[in-house]
Amino acid sequence: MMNAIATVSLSGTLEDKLRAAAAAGFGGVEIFDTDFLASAMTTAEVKALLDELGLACVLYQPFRDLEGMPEPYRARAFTRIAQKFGVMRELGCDRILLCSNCSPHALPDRDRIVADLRELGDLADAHRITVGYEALAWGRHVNDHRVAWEIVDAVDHPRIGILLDSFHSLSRGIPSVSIRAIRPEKLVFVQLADAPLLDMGHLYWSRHFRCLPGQGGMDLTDYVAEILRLGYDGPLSLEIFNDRFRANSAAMVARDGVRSLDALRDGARRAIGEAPAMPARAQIERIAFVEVAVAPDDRDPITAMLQSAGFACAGRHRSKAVEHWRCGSADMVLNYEEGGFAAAYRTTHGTAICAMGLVVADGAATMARADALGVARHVSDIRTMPALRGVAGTLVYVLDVEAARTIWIDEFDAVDDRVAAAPDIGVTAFDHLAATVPNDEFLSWQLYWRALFDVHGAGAQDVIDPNGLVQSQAIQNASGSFRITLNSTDARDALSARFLSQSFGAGFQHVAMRVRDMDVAAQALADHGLARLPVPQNYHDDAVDRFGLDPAAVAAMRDHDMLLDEEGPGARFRQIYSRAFAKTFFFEYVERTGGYDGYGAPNAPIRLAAQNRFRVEAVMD
Ligand SMILES: O=C(O)c1ccc(O)c(O)c1
Ligand SMILES: [Mg+2]
Repeated sequence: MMNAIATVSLSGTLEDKLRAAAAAGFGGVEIFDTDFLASAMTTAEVKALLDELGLACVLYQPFRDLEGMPEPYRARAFTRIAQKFGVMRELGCDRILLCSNCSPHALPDRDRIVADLRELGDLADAHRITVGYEALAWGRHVNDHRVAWEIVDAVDHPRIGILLDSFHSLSRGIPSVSIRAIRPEKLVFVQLADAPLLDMGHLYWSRHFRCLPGQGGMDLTDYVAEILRLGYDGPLSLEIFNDRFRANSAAMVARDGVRSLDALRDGARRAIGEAPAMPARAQIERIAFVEVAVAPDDRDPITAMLQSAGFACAGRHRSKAVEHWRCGSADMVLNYEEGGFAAAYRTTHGTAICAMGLVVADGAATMARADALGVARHVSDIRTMPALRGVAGTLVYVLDVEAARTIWIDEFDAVDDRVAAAPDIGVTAFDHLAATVPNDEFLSWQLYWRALFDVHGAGAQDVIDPNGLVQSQAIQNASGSFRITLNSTDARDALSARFLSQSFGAGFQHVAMRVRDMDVAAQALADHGLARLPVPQNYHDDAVDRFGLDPAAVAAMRDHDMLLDEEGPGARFRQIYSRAFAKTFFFEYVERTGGYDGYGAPNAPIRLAAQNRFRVEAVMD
């Protein structure tokens, strides 16, 4: 079952697109009509390039507005498609996509549509070409694959079949089980695209917001499972109209495309009980630790910051300039080594979070799935802790439960620094880490997490920074024991964009820890002398009525620069932010009660505006 991609999904010239598809390992391409028309290559040159690259042209597409047309449009459409058949013969392509008619001239005459397609079948047969009829979600009279199937069934011509495109089906909420009605030999091609679940017109949604399976919100697994159940074994082909992809590196989109299809096929095969080709998506138990690469000059300030944040040194590495710091159940590693990965990371980015450790149910299976999906390994010198390359060159260490239990004992000499840690803040876990990524990698990192791990996208938000809009996407597991957010912006002056330019690339800049009781934590943090991010008076004045708070509760929030959000009765989120360390990372303390599942999005503009007020100092630093 071949992986294919439509040239419209990739940026550049037709030649760039074909080269990127081949380099990523696709076996076939759909040549998009406009890409071919706009190309200066002759048909023979395109064919020669396809052959050189070992690519098959598995579909020529689209052909528009043929069926149910009055004259003179009807005759023109038939003559024009015959010309396309000639081009296709030269390209070695024997399948064409016909979209359901969108023309204002199209007639709602079912018999006429059937008769036209039958006549088209005879014409196609003379060229040994098969036509796949696709119901566009915005087709004038045919906009549902169930209707397209009834028509194709009625046409009953060996050269006329149906083409399924997941976007058109799922954007209209058509149940995937309806695919079972299609006679298997009549399904001639399958196009796949995901999309975020937006409430907008189908045409605009399709042309700008499609994305790779695993980057949006549609149930592609169920869709492809129904297609496999039918016995379809033709190409699975990506057809992604996406504004970002048009501007992005074709190589990155093509590479992600293969990863996306391989992960999707794996999920669909599992859903129908077929033998999987790779281990299942890895179960993450929790974030084991966050590692910071520290420049020698930053040792004293970062030590002071960690102490004020409730951390205490718990161990020193037996052979390396590495320290283990702990705050309740949150572990951090400070890496001062002069060689190796952390040092290299620090040279580029300055003192920064360079890695995270994840506790997974099965470390070996996680690494095998990463290999199968083309996720690069990093050669780690810690035997019990293999590593994968992650967001912006940070590392993701993969720990078994056993490795997570023994690592601090096996590798570190304990330091008894409990006095420095008192009073206890009551940190029970890392709640989430937030990364900033370049705009063109925003979808790529979502796919990375969702293809490799058993996590899902939740809580997409547009967050208001004083200097521009920031898109934020949470990725979390079902239990909520693993959460990250990915943030990106086009706005050059937004905080996350300044972070990208100051630290030379993406990374994690925000570490949130969950506390047992925020009242206790707030007092303990005040006792430790945490430098908090100040919250303005206006916010608390409004919170009184917004949340129906009593004066004492608001006074406590004011005293501790605390923020509050509520999802429903009792489902509350309380937050305190620290100031940033050297403009590179900061801490957040959160308390979740009553099943609150979000990230305090309504408070993000308050936080960003507060951080922005320290910007003048940043320039003077
Ligand atoms: O947006 C379109 O016009 C268009 C063209 C061809 C397709 O296969 C499709 O799904 C959409
Ligand atoms: Mg399509």
